[in-house]
Amino acid sequence: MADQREMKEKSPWHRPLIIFITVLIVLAIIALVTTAVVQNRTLQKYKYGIVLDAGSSHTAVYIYEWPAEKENNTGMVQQKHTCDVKGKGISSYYTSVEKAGLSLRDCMEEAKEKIPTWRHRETPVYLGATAGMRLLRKMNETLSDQVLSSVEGFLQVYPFMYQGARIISGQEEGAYGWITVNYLSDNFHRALPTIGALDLGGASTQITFVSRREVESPENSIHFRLYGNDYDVYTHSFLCYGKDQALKQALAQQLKPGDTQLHDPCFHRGYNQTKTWESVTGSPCVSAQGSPASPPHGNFTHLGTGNAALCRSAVRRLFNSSHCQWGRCSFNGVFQPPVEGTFGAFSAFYFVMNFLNLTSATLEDSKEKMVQYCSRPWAEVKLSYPSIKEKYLAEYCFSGTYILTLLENGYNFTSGKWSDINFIKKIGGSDAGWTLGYMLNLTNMIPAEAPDTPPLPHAGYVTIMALFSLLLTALLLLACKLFSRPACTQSKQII
Ligand SMILES: Nc1ccn([C@@H]2O[C@H](COP(=O)(O)OP(=O)(O)OP(=O)(O)O)[C@@H](O)[C@H]2O)c(=O)n1
Ligand SMILES: [Ca+2]
Repeated sequence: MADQREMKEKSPWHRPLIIFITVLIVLAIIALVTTAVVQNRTLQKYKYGIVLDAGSSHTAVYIYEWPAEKENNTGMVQQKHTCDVKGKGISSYYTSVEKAGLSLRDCMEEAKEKIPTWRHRETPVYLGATAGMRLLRKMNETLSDQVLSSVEGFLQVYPFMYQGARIISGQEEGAYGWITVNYLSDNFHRALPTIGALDLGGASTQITFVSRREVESPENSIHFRLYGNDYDVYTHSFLCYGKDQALKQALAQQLKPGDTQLHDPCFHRGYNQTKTWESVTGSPCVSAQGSPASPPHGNFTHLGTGNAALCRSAVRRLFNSSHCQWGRCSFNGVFQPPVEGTFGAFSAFYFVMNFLNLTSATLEDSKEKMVQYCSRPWAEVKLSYPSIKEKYLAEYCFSGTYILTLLENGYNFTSGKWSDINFIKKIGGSDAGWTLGYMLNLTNMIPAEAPDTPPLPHAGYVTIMALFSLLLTALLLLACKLFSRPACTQSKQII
């Protein structure tokens, strides 16, 4: 009995202090492990999504990534990679439709390499076609269906989760572009004022912004509820007012039946190219506007005269302001409230204004610079920019004039509002365009109501981890000191 009592007294487990320290150590370990597990449950595990932007002039493949299980946290989706498909847009393959699908091969192979193999099966792939396919559908719906079947058949062979190939509407194109720029700017989540979106493609152009005024025409009005906030958005897409189709319209307007030469103020002096009538009048944007009666075939010589003022008058004629059934219109009888807030202007708005060095210029300076630029002889321009594709280079006088006219006379951006337009390509590493908004919408990644916040802000997480680590170290040191006392050692030896 006496021996047992002695052993009890000498056993460290019967000292309250030691029991207390042990309990604390166990609790600290549990706290550390739990915090780390909760916070880092899925850290560094990414999910992926692929969107193909089948535009009128070309197709681009976008790969997006986001941390798995953080899908509803704002700002999480980022562009991981883009690939430009070689050649023209899918609508140009209407004469040999099987090539439309095959044209996507290189970029889809690249997507297979960029996305970890184990994620392939759950990676959604969407293809959205825009104005080029809208025009082809207008001309011949069977052909546009065949082109879509061709790309569909091709994409289905890949190990990804195919989600469909379709022609998106102009309204969707505008709305998703607006969602993209505001998502990337974090405006939804922080309930900040939104920015408008201006997209200029080859065949259509979109304007989308939040207006405090009533949107009188239902087809231009969209309502969104995002992260617990309501947005009434105005949007319009002008088919045939992308810069390539606008150029065709401008050429058709200047060409008279039977002409074999066209003296064009929107091209540089010395520019001389033989073009087919068909290349102009074959477009539904031109035939619809009443093309010259004769001859639909044969050639004409396109000669530049390089005169910005005359070019501007020719371009202005593309915008019809003679009728408006609403309170106010942009052009061609389309309702538009006055532009409001700041805007992001991307795709060809950016390519052209960036080339012309006009991204931060005033409207007046921009007009003045266009006068100088258009008057430069073609031979000199070619020498100055040897690395730029000649097709692009030849068109910048027209394109710059077209952009200034569209923004000023079409949408009514006055001199005072000009600085509200930001010509942008990317926001935080991701391209501005409709594709991200399209994917966010189809994967339900922007919830109507604000999602729960993470268990801890990052700073809180780091502080708690550091404090518990310090406590644990101190306790271990203390325990070590207590256990290694001679009394402890002796009692252990007795046991
Ligand atoms: N570095 C570049 C790239 C493109 N472009 C031109 O910019 C225009 C629009 O390009 P993009 O936005 O890619 O149009 P798409 O998406 O193909 O057309 P849409 O949206 O109308 O279907 C085209 O005329 C293209 O030739 C340009 O001038 N400079
Ligand atoms: Ca486009």
